[in-house]
Amino acid sequence: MKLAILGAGAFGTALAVALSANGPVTLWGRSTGWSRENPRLPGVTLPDAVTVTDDLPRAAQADTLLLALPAQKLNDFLTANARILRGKTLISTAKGIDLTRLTGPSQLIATACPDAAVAVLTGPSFAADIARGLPTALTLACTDAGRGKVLQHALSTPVLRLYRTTDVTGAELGGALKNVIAIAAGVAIGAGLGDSARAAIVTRGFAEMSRLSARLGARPETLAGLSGLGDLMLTCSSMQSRNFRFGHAKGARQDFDAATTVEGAATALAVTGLARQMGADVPIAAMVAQLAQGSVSVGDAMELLMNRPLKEE
Ligand SMILES: NC(=O)C1=CN([C@@H]2O[C@H](COP(=O)(O)OP(=O)(O)OC[C@H]3O[C@@H](n4cnc5c(N)ncnc54)[C@H](O)[C@@H]3O)[C@@H](O)[C@H]2O)C=CC1
Ligand SMILES: O=C(CO)COP(=O)(O)O
Repeated sequence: MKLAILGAGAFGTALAVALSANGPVTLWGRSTGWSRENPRLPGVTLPDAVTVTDDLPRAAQADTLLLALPAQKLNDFLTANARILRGKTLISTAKGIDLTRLTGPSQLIATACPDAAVAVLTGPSFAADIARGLPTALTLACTDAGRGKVLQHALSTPVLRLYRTTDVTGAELGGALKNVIAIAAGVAIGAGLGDSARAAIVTRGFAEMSRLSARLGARPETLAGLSGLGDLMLTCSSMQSRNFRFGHAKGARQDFDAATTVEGAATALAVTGLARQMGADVPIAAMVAQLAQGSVSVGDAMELLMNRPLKEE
């Protein structure tokens, strides 16, 4: 299997480092002025087995391409490069829902590149941890079980352990929705509301994730696995998470660098649209969408959530 990673941000670079343990990897980025250390992943020197290029047709000579671009950028990239990507195995690592089309990355790929094989790689994993070789477990989702097994083996390393599933919908929804809940958890901590409030948000957030995902055809066990609950735990509990930090800054009324990739902000808006279509109740995501747009204050958001009608768990 010849492997390339498209997108040389923090995660694409970390994956290149980790997967180079199995053989040569090409890493494509649109601006690769740096040589062996990517400023998006400081302190990590690329191994010799990683070739960095800004030549997309050259990178796409590989048969298996991992897409490590932000969710809201993916569709334009796919449509602009559909001819180059034809017939490839395309594995998305983006954790978000496209705001315009209200679909996850796998559906974007299937629409833009109908003859490509589609898979999703997701789960609890900070780029910096993976790049340092710290032990990590991920989910590889592919509706074609045989192809999924081949990819699982090809992309596992001694410190990167992949579990597989055929539930692509569940795997990618878990990764997208946890970012929204992580923003809410960050707001609670940043505003000084305490760990009990965070636990409430994480638990009720998981209920919300599970409810919407079920309506969209996901399997409950996928949501309870690495790509759902596992990533929710990680992202809601660590200042390494950009989504958590974004929420934390909002809660603490501090500035936040607008250039940082925060998938949960746009995804919260997409989730409210999807939930409306599916008749699902997503109060936390709706509040995050309003907070991200600045249409509600942190104080009002918490009050509105607490004063909803009392209900059964
Ligand atoms: N950083 C992390 O720890 C993890 C990130 N992810 C996911 O991976 C995806 C990418 O995130 P990061 O690499 O962390 O973000 P990043 O902000 O570090 O990098 C994004 C990269 O995408 C590139 N890019 C943006 N638009 C592009 C376009 N139209 N064409 C080509 N390149 C473009 C940027 O130049 C940049 O290099 C996100 O969906 C994120 O949720 C998943 C697991 C862990
Ligand atoms: O997806 C991640 C960890 O699994 C990274 O989270 P952030 O995008 O919030 O940094």
